[in-house]
Amino acid sequence: MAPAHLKVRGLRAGYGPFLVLRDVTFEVKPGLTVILGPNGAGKTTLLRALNGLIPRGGEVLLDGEELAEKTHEIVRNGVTLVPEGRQLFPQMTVMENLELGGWLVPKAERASRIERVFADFPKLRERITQLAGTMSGGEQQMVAVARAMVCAPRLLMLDEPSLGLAPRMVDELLAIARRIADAGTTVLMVEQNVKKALAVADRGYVLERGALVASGPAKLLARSTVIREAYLGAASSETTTAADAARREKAAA
Ligand SMILES: Nc1ncnc2c1ncn2[C@@H]1O[C@H](COP(=O)(O)OP(=O)(O)OP(=O)(O)O)[C@@H](O)[C@H]1O
Repeated sequence: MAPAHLKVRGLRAGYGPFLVLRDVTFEVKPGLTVILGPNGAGKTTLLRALNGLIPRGGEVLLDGEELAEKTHEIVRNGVTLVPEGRQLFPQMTVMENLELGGWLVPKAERASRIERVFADFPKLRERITQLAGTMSGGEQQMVAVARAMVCAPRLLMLDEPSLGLAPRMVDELLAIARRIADAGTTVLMVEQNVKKALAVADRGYVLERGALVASGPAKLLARSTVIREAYLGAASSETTTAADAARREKAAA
């Protein structure tokens, strides 16, 4: 089956009368798309709305068909979310957590799905009897992603997979996201780790105060003024322009 393509038009979502997202239009093409933005911009709200955890308005089309509104139907449509903070069952083993990920999958098929997931996460196979709560943050995040993959999603949504992890684990988790996208599952990821996220993503969007303010291919976005100034600690636009002009002059001389 071809990788999923999500089109979102005029998305509205919030909490009771408090509207966080007002009119958000974007698309998630096959590959890896990242959503960046400051704290409180509405990134988690966006994923929660797409996953049916909060009501949404506007149009959400998955390969041209309106996405279901209830979470379990959305999972059946092929969309799975790995929430922020992983939300594993700490008193259960790795295997039990993976089995719970496949609660919608017929039992006979579940075992073969889990077997397939172990092929992608060989480190977890050695840990099947370990209690999830005793694992490191990075290992737990890996279990959370593996659990989502048991649902065999066509679109996988990751909410800040690198949150609180050591730099080496951040690299590993982002590499896993990349591998999943390359293997044919469309990935939509929210990340605070701007530089590393743009290095592995195909495309990106920047969300600020509930609205998209920039978008484009990840490589171009990484070089854009909006990203460099707000997120990568570059100098202000005036100095950047002046420095660029000086460099150009020097090169031309
Ligand atoms: N359950 C809730 N009830 C009411 N308001 C909420 C709730 N969850 C989030 N909000 C508010 O919605 C806005 C967007 O929050 P959201 O968590 O989507 O931002 P975010 O971009 O994911 O930020 P962060 O990076 O800090 O997770 C914030 O103003 C937040 O206070």
